[in-house]
Amino acid sequence: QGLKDQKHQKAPQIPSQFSPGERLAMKEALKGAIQIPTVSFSPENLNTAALAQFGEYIQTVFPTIFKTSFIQHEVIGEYSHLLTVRGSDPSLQPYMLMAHSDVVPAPDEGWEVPPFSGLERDGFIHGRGTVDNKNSLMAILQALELLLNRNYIPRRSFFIALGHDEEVSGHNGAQKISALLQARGVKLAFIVDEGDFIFDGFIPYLKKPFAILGVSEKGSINLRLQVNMSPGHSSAPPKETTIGVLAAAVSRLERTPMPNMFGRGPLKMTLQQLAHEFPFPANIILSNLWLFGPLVSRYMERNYITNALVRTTVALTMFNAGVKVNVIPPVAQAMVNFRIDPAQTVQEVLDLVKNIVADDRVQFHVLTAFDPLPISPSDSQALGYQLLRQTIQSIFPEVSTVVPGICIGNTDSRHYANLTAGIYRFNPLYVTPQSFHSIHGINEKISVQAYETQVKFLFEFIQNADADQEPAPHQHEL
Ligand SMILES: CC/C=C\C/C=C\C/C=C\C/C=C\C/C=C\C/C=C\CCC(=O)O
Ligand SMILES: N[C@@H](Cc1ccccc1)C(=O)O
Ligand SMILES: [Zn+2]
Ligand SMILES: [Zn+2]
Repeated sequence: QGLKDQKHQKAPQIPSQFSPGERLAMKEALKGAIQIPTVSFSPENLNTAALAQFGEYIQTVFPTIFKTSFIQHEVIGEYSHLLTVRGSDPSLQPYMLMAHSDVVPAPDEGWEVPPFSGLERDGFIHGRGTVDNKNSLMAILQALELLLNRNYIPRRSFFIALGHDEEVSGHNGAQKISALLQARGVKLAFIVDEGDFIFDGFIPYLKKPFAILGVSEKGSINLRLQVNMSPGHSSAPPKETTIGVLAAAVSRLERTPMPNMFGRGPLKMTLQQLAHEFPFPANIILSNLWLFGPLVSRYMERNYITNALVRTTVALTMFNAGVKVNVIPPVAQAMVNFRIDPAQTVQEVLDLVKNIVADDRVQFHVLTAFDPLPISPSDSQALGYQLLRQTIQSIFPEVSTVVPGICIGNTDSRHYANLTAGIYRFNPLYVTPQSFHSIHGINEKISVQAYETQVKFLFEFIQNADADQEPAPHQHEL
């Protein structure tokens, strides 16, 4: 359904049905992956022993992949993995599937079950990485392993790139893999990475779930603010201290939101394409943003997830000062994390920040920064987008709408922007407001059924990607 009737195009040939033994093995494989604490604390501090163990683990649980003659396995940056799956038709441009093996830290406090236990309870597998992002990593490999066991040979070549330092920038993993592929002259038809989801229960008026395919991701700045003053005795304090000056500066930043950029870019596409799903009068309002834009934009500002979709966000994340209770502190430092709206640039945001702080005693130091990512195509000719849409409609028939949108988090895929214009950030997984907060939070978990569905999704997606070219535009059934 949806594919042009061309000679080489075909629906998935191998049905995505798994035996009870395969289903048991796939959930056990995920649990084992969760139990390896591949934590990234900082770019200098990764659990390298766990990362090494993880590399061995995937080779043990997916033996067919690693002994297949048309698959090449390379270890990059010590702990990242690149698989090159050679298809039978070299005339088709290859694509790439991505995931990462590292996770953010998870102290035991607040969890229902220990975060690295991988315990199954009430149909859920619990633990850090079950949603971000060992689910994707294991599901990609699991789907390929099952396909190979059914003697599948792809027509279209593809890469699987598994980064090990995504949570701390991806400089040793994704960035090195990207450089290697560029040196080999590789160009990709498209990339699929983590990012957006199938959203359920995020919009009060919208009862039906909808899928967002992330066609862009926000930029980022990590900015250090610093104030220096001469130290002295606390019994005769100056009128202002480093702490007071810096606190006032960061407070101004927190209280002064960056401009609302509503009406531009991928968010406009999201709302326009989602409009018909809403009941009256929201459908009319969203179909006429030229008139109702200001209303919708103010509405979105009220909730802090949708607020992140309309503007550059400012998060005060670290604050340090003081050496002793009776010493006037010589230096105060704060770290601020900005996530830049696709309609702004690093430079524009820095200029705004300097105007808001408006105090020469505050020094700025940009630690890391990058602009928002270009917008990937989502038209009827966009192969990656259409293959994702087609596979979503097959695996999740109850999801009536698939729309392009922004990814508010950053992903490793940004390191590959030199290899393709088509980067799609999507996890074939439902999220609710509650499960959304478990990402980098507590009680991260995935249902066994949702994980099996993710494997099924990839099992079909890989086969769908063997199609020649662009699937036909989607006709919505009314
Ligand atoms: C009009 C649309 C209204 C509502 C949309 C619903 C929800 C909000 C949209 C986007 C938020 C979704 C996902 C981004 C959050 C994090 C995951 C992204 C990247 C993960 C990177 C990582 O930390 O490893
Ligand atoms: N992916 C993580 C970590 C990260 C942040 C910023 C840049 C690169 C990676 C995030 O979005 O928070
Ligand atoms: Zn993360
Ligand atoms: Zn992630």
